[in-house]
Amino acid sequence: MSNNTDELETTESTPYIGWQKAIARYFKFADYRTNFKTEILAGITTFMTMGYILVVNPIILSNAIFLRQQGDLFSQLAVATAIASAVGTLCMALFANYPFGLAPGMGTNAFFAFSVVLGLKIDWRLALSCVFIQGLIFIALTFTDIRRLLINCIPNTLKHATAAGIGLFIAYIGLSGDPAKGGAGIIVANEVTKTAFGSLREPATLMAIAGLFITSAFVVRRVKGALLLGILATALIAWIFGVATPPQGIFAVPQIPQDLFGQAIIGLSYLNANNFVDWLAVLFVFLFVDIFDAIGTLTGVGMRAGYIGADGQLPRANQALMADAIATTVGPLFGTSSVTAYVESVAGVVEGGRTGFTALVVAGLFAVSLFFIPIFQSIPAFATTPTLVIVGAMMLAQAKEIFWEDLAEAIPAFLTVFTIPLTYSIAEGLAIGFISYPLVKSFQGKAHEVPLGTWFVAAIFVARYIFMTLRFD
Ligand SMILES: Nc1nc2[nH]cnc2c(=O)[nH]1
Repeated sequence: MSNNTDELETTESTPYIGWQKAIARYFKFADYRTNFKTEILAGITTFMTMGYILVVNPIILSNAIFLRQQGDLFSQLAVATAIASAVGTLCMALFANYPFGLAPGMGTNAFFAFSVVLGLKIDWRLALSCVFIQGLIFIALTFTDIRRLLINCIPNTLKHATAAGIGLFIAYIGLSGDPAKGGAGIIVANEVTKTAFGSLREPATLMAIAGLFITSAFVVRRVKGALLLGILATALIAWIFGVATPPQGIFAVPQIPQDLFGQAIIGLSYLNANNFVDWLAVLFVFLFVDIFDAIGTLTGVGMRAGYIGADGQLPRANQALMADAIATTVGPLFGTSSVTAYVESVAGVVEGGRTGFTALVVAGLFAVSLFFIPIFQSIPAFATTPTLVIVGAMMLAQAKEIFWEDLAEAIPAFLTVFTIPLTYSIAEGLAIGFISYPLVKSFQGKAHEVPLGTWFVAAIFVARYIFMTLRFD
C-alpha cells in the first residue's frame, strides 16, 4: 500500500466507552473489525507458541555466553530474552499496530553461538557489539526507505511462496523438536535419510500426536480459542500422565542480567586489526539475514492476515520494519542475539488477532513471565506442536495463489517454499527465489517483465553467496 494509505482512517464508531474506547481507537479496532476478547485470546495464543524461546534461547546462547563455565549465565540470559522480547514486541504494538510478537530468532542465535563465538572464536561481547551495530545500520536503512522498496520489489509469486514456505517452516519447528529438551520428536535426524519419523516409544511424541488430534477437533468444530485450548489440553494430559512436570511454583524473583547488560558496547573495545575483517563479515551476515527474515515474515504473515491488498503491498511496512530494527538494536544491549518478528505470530492471526493490541498482550505476557518463569517453564514444547502444525496447514493454503501452470512462476515459487523449512531460514528461501525468478523469466523470453529492483536484489543475493562461500566453511 502506498504512503497515503499508511494511516487508516477510523470509519466506524466503537462500542466502547472511556479508556476502553481510547484503546480501541488507538489500535483501530473498528477498521479491523476486532474486539478486546479476540485480541487478548490471540495475544495469549501467540505468546504460548513463542514461549519456548524463554528456555531455548538461554540454552543455545549459554554455549557461547558465559563467565567461567557454560551455563553460568543461564538465568540472566532467560531474563534478557524476556526483556528484549517484551521491548521489541511493545515497539511493534505501538509503532506499527501489527499483531506480531518479537523475540530472538532461532536461526541467528545458533549462528551467533556456534559459528561466530565458538567457530570464529570472536569474544561473545564483541559478537554482541556486532549485532548492536547491525541493528543501528538496520534503523538507518529504514529511514532511507530502502527496506520498504525491497518489500515492494518481491514478485507476487514469491510473496505467496514465502507465506506457504513459512507454513511448512513453522510446522517443521513444531514436529522436529528434540524430545530430550521437551520437543515432540515426530521428525528426527537420521544418518542415512537425513530425517525420519520419530519413535512412538517416546512419550512426548505420543502426547504431541494426541494433542494434534484434540486440537484438530477443536479447530474443525470452530471452538473459540481452539489453538490455545489445544496447547493447554496437551500440557494437561502430559502433566496427568507424568510426561511433563506440572508447575512447581508460581512466582520466582527474576535475576537482573547484570553481567550481560551493556556488554555489547564494552565489546567494541575488543575490536582490533586481527578480528576486524571477521567482525565485519559477521555483521554483514547478521544484517542480511535479519532484513530478509523480517521482510519474509511480515509479508508472509501479513498475507495470511489479509493486510496485503490487490497492489501486493504491505501497509505501514516502514513502521513494522522500524520496530523490528529497534528490537534488534535493543536485544544485544540486554545480552541476546537479534530480535525479530516471529513466524509463530501467525497463530494469533489465525485466532483473529489483527491489531497491535494483540502484540501488546504478547509484550505484557513476556514482561509478566519474568516473575512467573516456573509456570511458563512447565508448558512443554511439544504442547505447542499441534498449534504449529495446524497453523502451518493454514499458511500453506497461500500456495494455491501461485500460478502453477506457468513454470516460470512456479519454479522460483517452489524453490522458495521448499528451501525455507529445509534450510531453517526464511532469508535463504527468499534468496533462492529472488535469484531464480529473473533467470527463469529470462529463459522464457520475459526478462522485460522483471522489475529492475528484482534484478538488483537478485544481484545482491548472488554477491552474498559468493562472499559467504569464500568467507565461511
Ligand atoms: N521469523 C522468524 N521466526 C522465528 N521463529 C523462531 N525462530 C525464528 C526466526 O529466526 N525467524
